[in-house]
This record gives sequence, structure tokens and C-alpha cells, in this order.
Amino acid sequence: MAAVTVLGAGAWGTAFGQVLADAGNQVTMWAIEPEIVDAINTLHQNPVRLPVVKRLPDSMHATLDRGEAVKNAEIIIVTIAAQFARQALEEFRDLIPDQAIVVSLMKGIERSTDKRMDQVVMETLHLPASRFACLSGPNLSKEVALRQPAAAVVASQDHDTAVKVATVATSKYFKIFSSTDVIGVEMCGSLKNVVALAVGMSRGAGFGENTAAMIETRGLAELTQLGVAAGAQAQTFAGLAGVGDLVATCGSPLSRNYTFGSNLGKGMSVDQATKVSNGVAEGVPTTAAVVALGEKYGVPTPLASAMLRVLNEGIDCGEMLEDLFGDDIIDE
Ligand SMILES: NC(=O)C1=CN([C@@H]2O[C@H](COP(=O)(O)OP(=O)(O)OC[C@H]3O[C@@H](n4cnc5c(N)ncnc54)[C@H](O)[C@@H]3O)[C@@H](O)[C@H]2O)C=CC1
Ligand SMILES: O=C(CO)COP(=O)(O)O
Repeated sequence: MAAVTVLGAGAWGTAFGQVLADAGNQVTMWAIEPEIVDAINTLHQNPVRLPVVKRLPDSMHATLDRGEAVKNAEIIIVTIAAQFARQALEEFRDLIPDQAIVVSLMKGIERSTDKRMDQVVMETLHLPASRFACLSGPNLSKEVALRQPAAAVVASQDHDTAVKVATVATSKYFKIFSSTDVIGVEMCGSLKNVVALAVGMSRGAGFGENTAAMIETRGLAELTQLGVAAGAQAQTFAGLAGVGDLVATCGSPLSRNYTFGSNLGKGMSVDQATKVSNGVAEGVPTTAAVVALGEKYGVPTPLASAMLRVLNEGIDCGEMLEDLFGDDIIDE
């Protein structure tokens, strides 16, 4: 049993807090929303972000106080919307205990810097790589919250750190594998959201399985090439964080990214799709960062570039799909 603190009581933070509690840990949730902290402590629920759970485990409690939240934590989990991670973590820099391991569950790239969350977390908290891990995989929060069997991969440069996190967070229904490919796991989780936007859009526009499979396969090739150029191992993209999460996210209306894309495909504007989104659709701000990273590493990103035109210029699904392929015949 460990003392674990989760920063951010959104849908995934709350569902993962329950995983940790079910694994036998004492779980402290920190959130900026007083109504969520109050509901977790008094009703044992998070009706704002995770209404599907009617009673959270008794070993979960919440606080608004940053110092109290982390003071005894052995493991600190970060599940804050990626674009706000830096500003939120700055407030924790001097509070994190010296030996604590910090684990990112976030799936996004910071728009203003094009940095992955491992980079943002370590540089903001002044954390050595040996005390950082990221966890990713096909983990739609509602299904995990209902305790349906699922798995994820946790990566750290320090194998012992990955194994420690996996040991602490493994429960009867949540299996965790270990890896040392931090860049690969980060790139998988962030980039698949852009693919999910495009697949959702094609579904919303009324296209079927062939179109979805085409986008997913070409998307996987694009994110693998970009990931490898950034220093990732190709095999990671065939694992849970890569293909696994691509299949889950691109195939489910429970995904905010898929749903955001689907609403665009049905004819909504970006503003309208943002208004009706039930939580953060990380692929939206991440798309521009993926295009920028492609330019930086000299890797073509036709899918992300086409989605950027959707987001910035409002092109429709037909034009987006045309943009995916040039006129040349290219080797697969
Ligand atoms: N929902 C899911 O199925 C999964 C989500 N993720 C990732 O986990 C991360 C969080 O996702 P969700 O919890 O589902 O999103 P959500 O939209 O339900 O919650 C976002 C969280 O970010 C917090 N936040 C936003 N701005 C903040 C600020 N300035 N300071 C402090 N906290 C702030 C909110 O309070 C909220 O707790 C995302 O990067 C997402 O891609 C990963 C796996 C599964
Ligand atoms: O990452 C996820 C599932 O693994 C959740 O996807 P969304 O953020 O699109 O809801």
C-alpha cells in the first residue's frame, strides 16, 4: 500500500483514483474546483466529471490545499488538461517531497512550446528523469470507472520506477505493463488524439469502415514516423499505447476527440463542437504542435496538416481526406 496523490479530478483523474484505491492505496485527490472536492468528501462522488460512479471508495478523499495534498505522497499522478499542466504544476514545484515519483497520465503536446508532457512535467518540477513516469493505453475513463478489464503501459527511463508504479496501480481489472520508452509512450498518447479527430469526422460525415481503417492505418504510420524521429522506439507504436489506444479512441463515442471530430463531420463549427464537448479534446490544441514537430524533424504529417486546415480554415471532411494524399504514387 502506498500514499498516492492525484492532481486533477477530471474524468480520468477520478477513474484512475478509483483504480488506485481498488489496488489498496490511500488516495488523495487535489482539484481546483471546490464543488468537486466537496462532492468527493461528502457524497463520495464526482458528479461534475464522472457521474457514472455512484460511490467512490472510502479510501479516496480530496483537498483544495496543495501542500496538504502532496506532503506525504510517495507517488503523485498528474491528470490536468495538457495546456494547463505547466501553470498548475508551477504551484507545486516547492511542495513535492524529495523522493516522490511523478506520473503523467496526460495525452497532449503543449501548444506554445511543442513540448511533450514528460518535458513539461520534469522541467516545471525540476524533476530528475529517474523520478518521472508516464502511463498510457486504451483507457476510456467511463469503462475503467465501471471496472471493465483494461490495461496500460507505464514508462520511465528508470526501469525500477516503472515497475514500482505498475505494482502500486495494478488492480484486479487494471493490468499494467512496463517500458523504458518514455518518448514513445508520450508520442503515442498525444498523437492518436489527432487521428481520432479525423476518424470521428469521417464517421460524422457518414463514411464507413474502409474510410476509418484507412485513416487509422495512415495515422499510425504518421505517428510512428514522427515518434521515431523524436527518439522513440518503433515497437512501442504496436503496443497498448499505440495501436491499442488508437483502436479504442478511434472506435468509441466515449472518446471526446472522436466525438469532437464527429460533430465537425456533421457540420458543426469548431466553436460549436468545443461548446458541446464533455471534457477536454486534447487533439485540438495538439494538432498544430504535431505539424510543428513534423517540420522540426523533417517528417511529413499529411493527416495532422489536413486536420489543422479543418481547425483553422474550416475545410470539410471531403477536402480533409483529399489532403491526406498527394497526386504521387508513394511506397507504403
Ligand atoms: N478521459 C479519458 O478517458 C482519458 C484521459 N486521458 C488524459 O488525461 C488528461 C485529463 O483528462 P480528463 O480527466 O479526462 O479531462 P477532464 O476534461 O475531465 O478534466 C480536465 C482536468 O484538468 C483540470 N484543469 C484544467 N485547467 C486547470 C488548471 N489551470 N489548474 C488545475 N487543473 C486544471 C480540470 O480541473 C480537470 O480536473 C488529458 O490529457 C487526457 O488526454 C488519458 C486517458 C484516458
Ligand atoms: O485517451 C483516451 C482513451 O484511452 C480518452 O480519449 P479522449 O480524451 O478522446 O476521451
